[in-house]
This record gives sequence, C-alpha cells and structure tokens, in this order.
Amino acid sequence: MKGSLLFHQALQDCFSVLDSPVWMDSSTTAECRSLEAAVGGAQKMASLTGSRAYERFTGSQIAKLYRTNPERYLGTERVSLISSFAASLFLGDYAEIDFSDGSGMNLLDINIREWVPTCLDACAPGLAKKLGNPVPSHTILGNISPYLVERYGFSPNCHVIAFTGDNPASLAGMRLEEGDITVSLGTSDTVFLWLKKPQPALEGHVFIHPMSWQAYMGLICSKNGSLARERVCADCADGSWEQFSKSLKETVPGNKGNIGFYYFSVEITPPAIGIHRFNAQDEKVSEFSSNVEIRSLIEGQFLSKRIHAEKLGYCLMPQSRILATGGASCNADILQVLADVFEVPVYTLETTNSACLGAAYQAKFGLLFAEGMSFPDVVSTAAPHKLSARPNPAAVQLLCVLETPILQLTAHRTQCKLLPQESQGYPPAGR
Ligand SMILES: Nc1ncnc2c1ncn2[C@@H]1O[C@H](COP(=O)(O)OP(=O)(O)O)[C@@H](O)[C@H]1O
Ligand SMILES: O=C(CO)[C@@H](O)[C@H](O)COP(=O)(O)O
Repeated sequence: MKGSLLFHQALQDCFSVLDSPVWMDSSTTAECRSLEAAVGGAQKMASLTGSRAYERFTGSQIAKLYRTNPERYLGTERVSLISSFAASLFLGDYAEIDFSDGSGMNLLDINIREWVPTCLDACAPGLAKKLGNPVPSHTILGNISPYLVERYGFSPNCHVIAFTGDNPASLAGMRLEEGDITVSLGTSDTVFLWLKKPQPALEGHVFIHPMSWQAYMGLICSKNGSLARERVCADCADGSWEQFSKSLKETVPGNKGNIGFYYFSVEITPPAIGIHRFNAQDEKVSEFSSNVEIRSLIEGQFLSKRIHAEKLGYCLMPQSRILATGGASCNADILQVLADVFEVPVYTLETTNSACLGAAYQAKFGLLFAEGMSFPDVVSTAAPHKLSARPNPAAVQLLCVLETPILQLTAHRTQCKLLPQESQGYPPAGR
C-alpha cells in the first residue's frame, strides 16, 4: 500500500461486497435450517460449534451470499470477520481469525478448535481456503505494516496480536473470574459467563474463552436492550434518563405483580416479538401507567437474562458478582434492579468501554504469554472494580412473584411471535 494514500483511498476497490449485514440481521432463517440439517440437527450444531444456527452468524450469512450472488462469492479471495479485518489493516496482510470471535460463526468446532468441514461445505464451495486457519486469541500475527510505520511513525518492531470480537474483548476488559457474570448494557444487552465445561444448548452461545485455554465463555445476546429502553424512555419519560430513573425510584421492586416483555424487533434469546404485559393476576393487559411500564421493562429484561443464564450453566456462588458495563451501566437505578433480580452485588469499572480496555489487555497478554505470564498476572495492577449496587433482601422477596409470567412467555413464544407490534402502544422505530 502506498504511504501517500489514506486507508479508505487505498482500499476502496478491494471489497467484493460493499454493504455487509450487521449483527441485527435476521434474514437467513432458511440458510440456518439447512446448515442444521447438514450436521444432523440444531442440538448437534450447538454441540459442535457452541450455538444452534443463528441468522446473524457468519456461516448462514456466507451461505446466503453464495445463494443470492454466487459470482461475488466465487470472486472473493478472503472472508474476514470485522475483528480479523481490522487486524489485517495493521498487519498489512490477511490476519487469521481468533478462536474466540471465530466461535460466533457456526463454522468452528469449539471442542477441537478446527473448522467443521460439513459446515463449510454446507455454506459454500472452497470456503476453508477463504477463511484461513483459526488461531488462539493471544497469537502474535507478525510485525506492523510498513505503511503504518511510514505514515504514522509506528515502531517497525511493533507486534500485531490477533484481534477478537467485542464480547470476548469485553470479558477480558471486565477481568471476569469464575463465578462472576458480566452484563453489558450497550446497544445490545449481552450477558457473559465463565464456563468450565461447555454445555451448548438451543438458546444462547458457548464461545472459546479468549484468555484461558481450558475455559469457555457463555454468551446471551438481546437485540432489544438499550434500543428498547430508549423507546420506552422516549414514550414514558420524555426521553430523559433522569425522569426514567425517577420512575424506578417511585415504584416498588416486583412492580406489585405487573411485568412486561418488550421485543420491538425479533429477539435473539428468546426468539419472540411483540410487547407482552401481565398484571398481578397473570392476565395479559394492553397498557400500564408510565411508571409501571418503566419498571416492568427493566425487571422483565433482567429476569429474562437470569433465567437464560441459568439455563446455560450459571449458578450463584457465595462469591458471585455481576460486573456491569456498557452505556446504561452509568445508571445507578438500573443497576439496583440488576442487583435485586440476580441477588448479587453489582460492580462497575471507571470506564463503561470495557471492550476497548479488554482489547488492550489482550494485546499485552499476547506479548507476555511467550514469557509465561498468565492473564491474571497481566491485569494484576488494574484498578479494583467499584461496588455500585447491593441486592436489597426485601426487593429480592418481592421479585419472586414475577417468575411465573416470564416462564409462561418462554413456553408460549410461538404464540408471541404472532402478536402484531403495531397495536401495542408504540409507534414503529424511527417514527
Ligand atoms: N443514563 C443512562 N441510562 C440508561 N441508558 C443510557 C444512559 N446513558 C446512555 N445510555 C444508553 O447507552 C447506550 C450506548 O451504550 P454503548 O455501550 O456506548 O453502545 P455500544 O454497545 O454500541 O458500544 C445508548 O443506546 C443509550 O441508550
Ligand atoms: O451480536 C452480538 C453478539 O453476538 C452483539 O453483541 C454485537 O457484537 C453488537 O453489540 P453492540 O456493541 O452493538 O451492543
């Protein structure tokens, strides 16, 4: 690459697809079912790759590209994840995909850490060559590209370590320990767990751990996280987070038995859509007052996370903590509900941007791994987590009444899928 050109000028003609779908895409259901059929069913797919086939994962997205535009696919030299593509920019060459982000593709066997030939063949021909070889997340890929040395003055001795995804990086940034759970309240809501023994299920994901060779990372991702909170905040609190917090303070834990589930777009886990409100008698109702709506949204979101985390192998231990991160983790009233629902204290870091911090830790770990350093050694001088909310025993008692409706919702999600969104009090997104 010429040092006189900027990245976007030098690279403008190198992409075979100009508009790549993002993680919220759910257009590949047909490809998912056919991938699962190829390996012997959804549970077999989960046992091999950590997840049943998911629409946003790379395997089904590649299969769709090959089906809809085979010339584009066949003319593509390399398929990268966003993470390995970003590493390629620093390396000046194709960077390998790391095991941890590679676990979100439905293509990598999380047990033996190799591509699954049946999955590759079921997506598109010649895929192994286009993907390269997956590597441990701490791998030193090589030295920084001469372009960056020349243009920005990097030292030519600077090493490039494999890049990983936002979720594994966030797990590293939060310095998650066994028994802890990280709840990231970013655009999406995600829950990460430290798993000793992978038990991939039909809901949620198991990823190879980015920092520990023996461990795995459980992941549950919700599309209707901050985006749903923003819509309810706009409608019930004039778009003010202060007003939103005031409503949480003015209502009681358990919401006097009222609860709601707010899936403005098709949710990932559980795969439901629509807005579902239940009153204290477990009857479906069409509206709540603004204050009740706000508490029912937050309690419903966190109860759902707890139930799905438990299904994926999370169990409370005496030392368990929630480590909260992401944009909404600056809201103390939201964190209080989180502590009450999970019955554990909630800790935060000074920064809500744990993915960036974790990427820096990962790079340091990659450099020092060869010298025998462990990840805890690498982060031993980091500032301690800050206690941000303690569970209130009275609140925990009150919240128990809410478990029935959420279990009902999980059981009846097929019915939920059929419910129209328009009639439930909210305008469509963007209006
Ligand atoms: N005080 C607040 N209370 C609740 N949510 C908030 C608050 N401040 C910011 N947010 C939410 O944080 C989200 C952004 O989180 P962030 O972690 O930066 O996003 P991303 O996951 O895209 O990196 C916004 O969508 C916003 O709704
Ligand atoms: O798809 C997932 C996890 O698999 C999401 O976590 C995305 O990685 C995007 O997260 P945000 O930063 O937009 O919240």
